[in-house]
Amino acid sequence: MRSTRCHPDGLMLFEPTVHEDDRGAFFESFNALAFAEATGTSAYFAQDNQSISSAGVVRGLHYQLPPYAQGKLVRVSAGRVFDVAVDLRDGSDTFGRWFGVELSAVNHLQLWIPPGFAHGFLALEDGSEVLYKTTEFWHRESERALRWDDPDIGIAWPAEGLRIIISDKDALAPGFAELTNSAPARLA
Ligand SMILES: Cc1cn([C@H]2C[C@H](O)[C@@H](COP(=O)(O)OP(=O)(O)O[C@H]3O[C@H](C)C(=O)[C@H](O)[C@H]3O)O2)c(=O)[nH]c1=O
Repeated sequence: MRSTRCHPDGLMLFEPTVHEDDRGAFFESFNALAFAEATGTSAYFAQDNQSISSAGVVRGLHYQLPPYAQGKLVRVSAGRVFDVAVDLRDGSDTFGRWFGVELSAVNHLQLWIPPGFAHGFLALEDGSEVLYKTTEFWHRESERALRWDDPDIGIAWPAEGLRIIISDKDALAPGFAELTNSAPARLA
């Protein structure tokens, strides 16, 4: 399992070693020791989540307020998505900065997103399956959303030629300016 630090600091990309033979392939999709050694954090996860999305679906940007803030380890088992994290950590020098990467069933890449980031993705193919571990349980009351296409964050979504499909909840999500103007100044 190779790991690469990303920016904003704290984000990390994992690439498993894929063992191929005449039957197909095998790889460790999660290893608690490798994860803990690479991230310096415990490998405790409360939930495994899975969503299936058609091409053009945007899920997010979502996060949970403390004490229910979730770290997420995200991978794709079918199709491909553009996965995005936005830094909303209290006191962060990169507050509001985003990072995006294509995760796919072909590249096997996994993105570690520590607590304090908003998370979302754009499905680039029909039937894209996203699997992710979360460090905290889902807590509906502390769930918050941020507009996926907010100009102040300026995520460069590779949406060319895709018809965007979002939930009613995400269609009503506040923008970054609205969010940061409301107390507290730091969101997660
Ligand atoms: C998150 C969650 C949702 N639900 C229920 C609530 C709804 O009845 C249904 C769909 O929920 P939602 O529309 O919030 O699903 P997504 O839009 O995929 O939300 C996720 O999108 C982005 C990408 C994330 O990182 C979050 O984990 C999560 O917010 O599943 C549960 O039962 N458990 C859960 O942990």
